[in-house]
Amino acid sequence: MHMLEIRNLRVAVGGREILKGVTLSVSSGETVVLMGPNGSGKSTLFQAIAGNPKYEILDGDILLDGESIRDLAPEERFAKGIFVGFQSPVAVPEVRFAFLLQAMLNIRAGKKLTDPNPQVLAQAQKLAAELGLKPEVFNRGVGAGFSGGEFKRAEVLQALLLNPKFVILDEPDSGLDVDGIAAVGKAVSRLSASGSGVLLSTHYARVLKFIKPTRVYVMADGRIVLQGDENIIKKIEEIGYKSYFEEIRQEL
Ligand SMILES: Nc1ncnc2c1ncn2[C@@H]1O[C@H](COP(=O)(O)OP(=O)(O)OP(=O)(O)O)[C@@H](O)[C@H]1O
Repeated sequence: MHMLEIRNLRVAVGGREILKGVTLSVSSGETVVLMGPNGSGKSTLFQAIAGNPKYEILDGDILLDGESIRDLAPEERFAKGIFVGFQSPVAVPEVRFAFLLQAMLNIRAGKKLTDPNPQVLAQAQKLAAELGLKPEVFNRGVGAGFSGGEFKRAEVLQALLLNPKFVILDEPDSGLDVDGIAAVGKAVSRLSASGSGVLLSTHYARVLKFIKPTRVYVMADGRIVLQGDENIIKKIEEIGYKSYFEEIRQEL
């Protein structure tokens, strides 16, 4: 059993404090959903967990199984089993997608880079078929001419191939067609069923068709303001953040 804990995290970007003390946790096999209005800080949290140096940690900590990882380089966090899929993934057209997949597996195993192994490729092809990705993507550069939906599917494919301790996905359901949402939703369920801890952000209740969240957090202005179960997602879908926040304020 593994645990990823975010403790009272304060993060600044470009000198401006965006996260103002965020605390949350994810354990193996859990599916934790993070919601929040546009600009509330969800992607900032994910970037900080990934170790993007542009996101300056002012205070608080990120712990993996009780040990701080806040001073580790992004590749060290990855090697320890934390995979982060971004909202707008970065294209690296000069690196073939098949090579990236093999490189990820090698880095995690502490091995030198090698050419793609046929068994890894065969497994990746199988996952691509399940995710509705054309097999030709493996011979293309990472993200080279990928559509938005292909990018999202390709990230989920990486997570499935790696089966890491923790999978963090920023709006994995955005920009996907109906079949893509179903494929990604099923993949997320499979990841948690196989023991990965999943933390994902979304704006929509449609994910509930495929995943059963263990816990839901809502962020507003850089803070976690609500925590509960999937009923929070349904309520937000129904009345929106503004009315929901007002309703809660009146109840207090
Ligand atoms: N690199 C950056 N430079 C300047 N400001 C940034 C940067 N990254 C994030 N911000 C600011 O931090 C705030 C939080 O942004 P963030 O992307 O984390 O929100 P979000 O909750 O993921 O939003 P969305 O739902 O729209 O994706 C925003 O006001 C944004 O403009």
